Amino acid sequence: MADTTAGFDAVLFLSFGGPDGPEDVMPFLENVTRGRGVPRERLEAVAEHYFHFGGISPINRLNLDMIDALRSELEARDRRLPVYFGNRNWHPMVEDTVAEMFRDGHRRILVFPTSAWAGYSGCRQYHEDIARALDALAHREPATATDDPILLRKIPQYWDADAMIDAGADAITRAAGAMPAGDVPPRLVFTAHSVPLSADRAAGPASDGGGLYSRQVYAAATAVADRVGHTDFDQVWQSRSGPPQVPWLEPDICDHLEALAAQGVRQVIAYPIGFISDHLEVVWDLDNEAADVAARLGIDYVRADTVGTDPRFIRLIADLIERYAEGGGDLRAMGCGDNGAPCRPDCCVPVARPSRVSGAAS
Ligand SMILES: CC1=C(CCC(=O)O)c2cc3nc(cc4[nH]c(cc5[nH]c(cc1n2)c(C)c5CCC(=O)O)c(CCC(=O)O)c4C)C(CCC(=O)O)=C3C
Ligand SMILES: [Fe+2]
Repeated sequence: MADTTAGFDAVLFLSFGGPDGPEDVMPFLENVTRGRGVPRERLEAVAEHYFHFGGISPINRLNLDMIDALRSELEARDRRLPVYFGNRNWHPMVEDTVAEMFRDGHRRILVFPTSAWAGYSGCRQYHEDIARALDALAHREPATATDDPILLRKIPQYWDADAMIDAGADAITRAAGAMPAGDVPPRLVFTAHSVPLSADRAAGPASDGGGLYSRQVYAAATAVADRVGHTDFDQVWQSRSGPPQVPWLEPDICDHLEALAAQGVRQVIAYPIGFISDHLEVVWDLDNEAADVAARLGIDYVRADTVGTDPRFIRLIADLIERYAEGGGDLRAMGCGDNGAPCRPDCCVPVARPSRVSGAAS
């Protein structure tokens, strides 16, 4: 059994990954969608989004910037924990990073995931990444089994942290400042990545019918809206994929803009609450697609900043690391787990039809 009181000696910043050039785009997309039944046409369409930006996803640069800021923050706090970077779908791959950490002598590793949420894509899949990296390590370094055992502990979901709510509220206030003056306050629209309904239903307490991801997103949106004094807001979803006959969380942001225009709404602030940085889903799906739809409908549209740009977010990451680094923190907290073990039963472990959900989000 892992010693839960021992201090941690390194941090793994674990993210999604993205292509660094045009030749990376298709292999990256194949990694993302391996075994998931995403239609070829969807892959080709998404590849075009990446090609629009020279085949380079902004996500790697943004993560490296966040890691730089985090290193400075830890340094300022006199926490001498090295921060390593690894991804699920592109280089540096998590398997390589964990092997490097092992070779550097690290055996107690805290994992910070760049998703704040529950659910298969937002939480459980990060546990799978950790398990896969450990599996690869056991093959590359057979001594791991007998040696000083390695421990990777994933920090739990942080969507409800004050820093997330405050940073979101301020981003919306800045967006409102950039909006031309109107007769009525702009409509507030929160957006997050859609997931298949079956995947959403399969995470969270069975007594609540699952839906932990969508309920967290809605609760976070409510808290942010409250902070900016809006009693009214809309929760929408974006970037759906998968075959059209499979139901996903709705409404889609672009369909919703049409509905708002039909109701006479003239101004919209879109806040991407589901993402921590301005990666491709934000700069393409929101800043191009949704912005074009809004322009066609004659709606003034401002997309609010993600939390990645806010120093409070970096301090939050450092706070979480400090809390868990000395063996503190609540190990029963949602999404927390060691060495890729599944979350506790009412977190992201499938609660219904496990055979359909495990390993496939669509
Ligand atoms: C909930 C959620 C988050 C938020 C939590 C988190 O942040 O982890 C998220 C983040 C991201 N999704 C990203 C990119 C993609 N997601 C895809 C596909 C999918 N996402 C899904 C869900 C989520 N995704 C799902 C259910 C699929 C269907 C296939 C599958 O189950 O895997 C595909 C395949 C093509 C397509 O189907 O669109 C791509 C390229 C990038 C990187 C962007 C960049 O390069 O800057 C990021 C941060
Ligand atoms: Fe979880």
